[in-house]
Amino acid sequence: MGEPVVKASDIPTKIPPNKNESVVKAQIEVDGVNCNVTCVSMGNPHCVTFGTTENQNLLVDEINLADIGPKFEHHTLFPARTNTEFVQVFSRSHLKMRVWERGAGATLACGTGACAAVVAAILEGLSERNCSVDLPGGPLEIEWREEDNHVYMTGPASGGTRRNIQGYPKFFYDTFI
Ligand SMILES: N[C@@H](CCC[C@H](N)C(=O)O)C(=O)O
Repeated sequence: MGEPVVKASDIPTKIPPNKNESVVKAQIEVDGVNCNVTCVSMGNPHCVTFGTTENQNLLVDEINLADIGPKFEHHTLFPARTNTEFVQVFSRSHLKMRVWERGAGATLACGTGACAAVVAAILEGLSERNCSVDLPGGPLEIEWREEDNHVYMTGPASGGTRRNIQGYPKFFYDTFI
């Protein structure tokens, strides 16, 4: 997945940097709730939250993604909008995540999101550099390697929904879609 970008202005986010030039466990208000967030770009912007000031440990199954997701995505602190990962910590090597993707909504999996979640967990001191991430679509193994600063993702690939695209000939559809 390459190297994560943590410089706030490059992500981009307008949240004031609180650790060198990056945003790590910063407090922002979303829909009247004070959320702790860490921001990471994996080539696309991600806002990762592990909890609020009142409840430091999210129970991700209890989150109403369709309600809160758009409020993060369109928050004025994210000038290019943002993907948002809601993450529950089971241990220093095991996370569970649900994602609200910019422009797509709740999805079953997001590779860059899982990578951003692990980078954020490491920056917050919550996990080791090798970590399993459970997503609704299945688990991913993520490593943020110290030697080259790259993030590596390992996991299964499987087909999703097949949709017929009107106007494309059958050969094109069978071959490329
Ligand atoms: N919604 C993302 C782009 C999609 C990321 C992709 N699904 C992944 O698996 O990483 C964005 O707006 O950047």
